[in-house]
Amino acid sequence: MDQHGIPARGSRGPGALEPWKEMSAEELEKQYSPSRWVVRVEPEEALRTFSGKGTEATKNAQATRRCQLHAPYGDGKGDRMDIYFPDVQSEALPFFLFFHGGYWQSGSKDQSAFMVDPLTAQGVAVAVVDYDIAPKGSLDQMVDQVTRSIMFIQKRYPCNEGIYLCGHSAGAHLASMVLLASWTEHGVVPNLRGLFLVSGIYDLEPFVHTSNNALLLLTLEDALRNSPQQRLDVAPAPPAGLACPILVMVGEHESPEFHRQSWEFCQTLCRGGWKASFKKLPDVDHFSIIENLTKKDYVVTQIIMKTISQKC
Ligand SMILES: N[C@@H](CC(=O)c1ccccc1NC=O)C(=O)O
Repeated sequence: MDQHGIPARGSRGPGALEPWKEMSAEELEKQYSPSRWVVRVEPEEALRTFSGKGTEATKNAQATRRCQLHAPYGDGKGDRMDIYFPDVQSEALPFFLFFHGGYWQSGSKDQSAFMVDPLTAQGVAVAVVDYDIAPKGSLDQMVDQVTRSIMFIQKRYPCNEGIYLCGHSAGAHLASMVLLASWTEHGVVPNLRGLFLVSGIYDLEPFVHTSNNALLLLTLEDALRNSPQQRLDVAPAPPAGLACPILVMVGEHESPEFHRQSWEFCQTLCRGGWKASFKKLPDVDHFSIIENLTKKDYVVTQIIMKTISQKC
């Protein structure tokens, strides 16, 4: 380990498996191509449907909900979020922040407001956050943007009834990096009450060896610095009051590597003293798991609402 608490190359938690190191380049590529594990349609169609449904949900949310679009959470051009409000006029609301996926190089808030309708209908304010994807932004910059977006909500709504983070895929990675933030250094401690990590990737080392890294150009050092799976094993225990529930979820129809990433991350969180649990969602893949958040009766929507209403 070096002086910044960053583990040396190759160090992992106890019992960690690294099956990806035995894979051919072709197999590794497949494991880290979520669309190739969708069983209901062809990969291209899965991607097309996902962005279509996200765009439609966003248009619907903007047409039906009271909202503040492109709210600047910082001075950068890309520091923007859309905030959608429930009918009740109050600042003492629970806030649900969503970080989209797209391997840190695609996606935007404009196609990611999936959960706005069911959550705002039940009294939750939803912020869909943009960050500067590659090649404009580096991963370190994206982590900083996500951290600042949370500080912005806390400062603007100090009476909030809890801040809940949800990220999908690369967005789950960004949300999980927040667990390593030193909030006291930032001068504001957010009222974090829950994290919902959906189909995420938490150890970036295998990703570096796939074609997805062509735009991001992560070095091994960048990957280790930005791998909560490796850093949380050597990080101090969560500060009292910050040990909010963390739900790590993955779809049944995702690759073994995505299952392993979620399962091992959940174990690492538990070892580190966080209140984490793991859930494999039946009948869904990397994309339908998020598409289903448009529905009030989907099990994940219900888990989110239950967590928020319990305020635990
Ligand atoms: N090229 C990828 C696309 C992808 O990984 C993705 C697409 C949309 C939202 C999230 C994604 N993955 C992780 O952030 C694939 O093969 O599925």
